[in-house]
Amino acid sequence: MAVIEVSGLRKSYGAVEVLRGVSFAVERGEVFGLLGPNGAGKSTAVECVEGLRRRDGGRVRVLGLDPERDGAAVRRVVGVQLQQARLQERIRVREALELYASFYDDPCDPGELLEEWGLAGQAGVRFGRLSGGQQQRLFVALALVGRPRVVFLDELTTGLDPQARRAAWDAVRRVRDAGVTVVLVSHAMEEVAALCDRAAVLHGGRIVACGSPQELVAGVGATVSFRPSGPLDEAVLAALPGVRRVSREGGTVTVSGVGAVVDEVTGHLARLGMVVTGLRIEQAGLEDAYLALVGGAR
Ligand SMILES: Nc1ncnc2c1ncn2[C@@H]1O[C@H](COP(=O)(O)OP(=O)(O)OP(=O)(O)O)[C@@H](O)[C@H]1O
Repeated sequence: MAVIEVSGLRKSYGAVEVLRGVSFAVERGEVFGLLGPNGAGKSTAVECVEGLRRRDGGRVRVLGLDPERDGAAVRRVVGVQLQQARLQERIRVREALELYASFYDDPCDPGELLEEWGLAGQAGVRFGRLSGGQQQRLFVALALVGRPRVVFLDELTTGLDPQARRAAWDAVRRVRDAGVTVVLVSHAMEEVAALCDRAAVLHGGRIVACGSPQELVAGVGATVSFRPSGPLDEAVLAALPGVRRVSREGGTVTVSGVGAVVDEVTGHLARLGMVVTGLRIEQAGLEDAYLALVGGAR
């Protein structure tokens, strides 16, 4: 069941149309990534879904509710970690969590959240004295305190050290395993590859690709090169599914293509009983896929 349904979402700021018909759906219990260049409109789209911003057109539903019409009901089931947020400088970490917990009928235990997000040692520290990474983790904990069914995390691990980043990923997986749907706005491809079940790329006001990290990468391709031990018909290689190009330089054959091209080529060689040396496989990564989609250099 789709927990979030967005179709034909439009939003302009003055004369600038930022969202020009954005459509995607997020299924229950998945971690869904939203990617795109700076200024692509990711925060704008997410804020329209959260009910924090009014859309100009299109349809948005969160658990069947319209965030504009049913704002209060949506806020009860949604948790939001904003990219740039502030709290009162003097409020202590535990007080902030307890305050937010008091807004809900059945909140999480603040102590457990402090442990989960590595803040137990800062429980008595004032917000203004926290490091950037500690503030970041506190905002995630605050987004989760009301036991949301959908949580939006905007640049979850920006500014976190590698250890805290891994801990945050594990914590997000536990949130997902508890049945919560997670929307993750991110520029960190490693994070998207590690955490997201599916991701959408927003560019030019529209979703230009949507799929699992593997599916996004499959569209970009891979290169297999090797030295065959005997004669090899290049035309047969060129006709394999997904193969785009076959070239030979000296004794080395290079095959590039998309989809399952690596499996196709190695399977073909195995069927021929062909022994090869110097086998090299270069698989495109999610960052290559992303850059190909948004027009960056590879
Ligand atoms: N309140 C606003 N008034 C006018 N323009 C705005 C407003 N909010 C955002 N914009 C503009 O809309 C565009 C999309 O901004 P948005 O913050 O949604 O992008 P983003 O994809 O989240 O970017 P980033 O990756 O840098 O966080 C930008 O050009 C931004 O300057």
